Amino acid sequence: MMVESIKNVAIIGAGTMGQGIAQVCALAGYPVMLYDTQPEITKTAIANVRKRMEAAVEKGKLSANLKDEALARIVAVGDFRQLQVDIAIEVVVEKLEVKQKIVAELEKLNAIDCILVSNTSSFPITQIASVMKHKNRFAGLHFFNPAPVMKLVEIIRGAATNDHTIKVLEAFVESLSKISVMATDSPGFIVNRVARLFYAESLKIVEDGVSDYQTVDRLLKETGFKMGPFQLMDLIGVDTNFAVTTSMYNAFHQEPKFRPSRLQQQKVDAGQHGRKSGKGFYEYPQTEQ
Ligand SMILES: NC(=O)c1ccc[n+]([C@@H]2O[C@H](COP(=O)([O-])OP(=O)(O)OC[C@H]3O[C@@H](n4cnc5c(N)ncnc54)[C@H](O)[C@@H]3O)[C@@H](O)[C@H]2O)c1
Repeated sequence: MMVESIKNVAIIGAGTMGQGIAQVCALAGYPVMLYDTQPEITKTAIANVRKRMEAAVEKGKLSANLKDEALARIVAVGDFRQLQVDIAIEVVVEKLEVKQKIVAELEKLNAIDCILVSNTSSFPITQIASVMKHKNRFAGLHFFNPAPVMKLVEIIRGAATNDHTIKVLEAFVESLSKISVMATDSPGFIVNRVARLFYAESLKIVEDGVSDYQTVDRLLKETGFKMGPFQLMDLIGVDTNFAVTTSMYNAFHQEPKFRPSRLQQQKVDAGQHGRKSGKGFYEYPQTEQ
């Protein structure tokens, strides 16, 4: 059931996660405004959502009617000033100053009761909110990739977040047919803190010449993981994964276990960002992106 106080949703950033979250919200019945600084990305995002929903219809997992209704709820917005809503979800690149700028602008644009959240993977929620006037209506709402598939959502309470905001977010997550877990405001929260070591040690194994990445992926899949670490980095976005590791390394005062990998840095510099760029550790024909 939809949350009564939420009549509409704005999603800022239409990349890997923004488009998935837009799909989830639209399917739950919420009108969604989707915004990105690059309008062609918003267009591609909506086309991707359409493709995914059509595939679900073909598999008998979604009715054609529900697909059409959900797609009609997602509107591409080219003007930031139009983003006046009940809940705004920031899903842009993992850069603190970019997130803070957006949050501050959203606050100016919206009514006092608009809830603002960030899908950040690593930055402290309290730090993002430090630029806000009314910090109590800000929290972390951390979806996992792919958002339409993954059930878990971490809700992160900043030092200033109030009970009302948390309550609304819990109900909102439930209305999206997801399961929320409360996390305290610590770098990487719960899942990313654990997952960092999965990526770091796998990258180190390859850097040390112990094995190649294909073998590491194959072995870990054989032992029960759904995806190998390199396949997962390609799905997440090698650039995003690297930014999250760097942010956590700094947040934990250069804790060696979180040290970013040179191999991953090289991939980022080469523009090999994974599925979204057509090549990461593996290659992806256009249709699979
Ligand atoms: N990729 C994942 O698996 C994953 C999972 C959970 C959380 N996250 C988090 O979600 C956020 C987005 O990650 P992503 O993987 O979707 O990144 P992405 O690179 O796929 O997309 C980011 C989008 O933000 C847009 N953007 C940049 N600056 C902007 C601005 N000022 N205003 C509006 N749009 C802007 C870019 O054009 C791009 O389309 C990050 O904070 C990341 O840590 C990512």
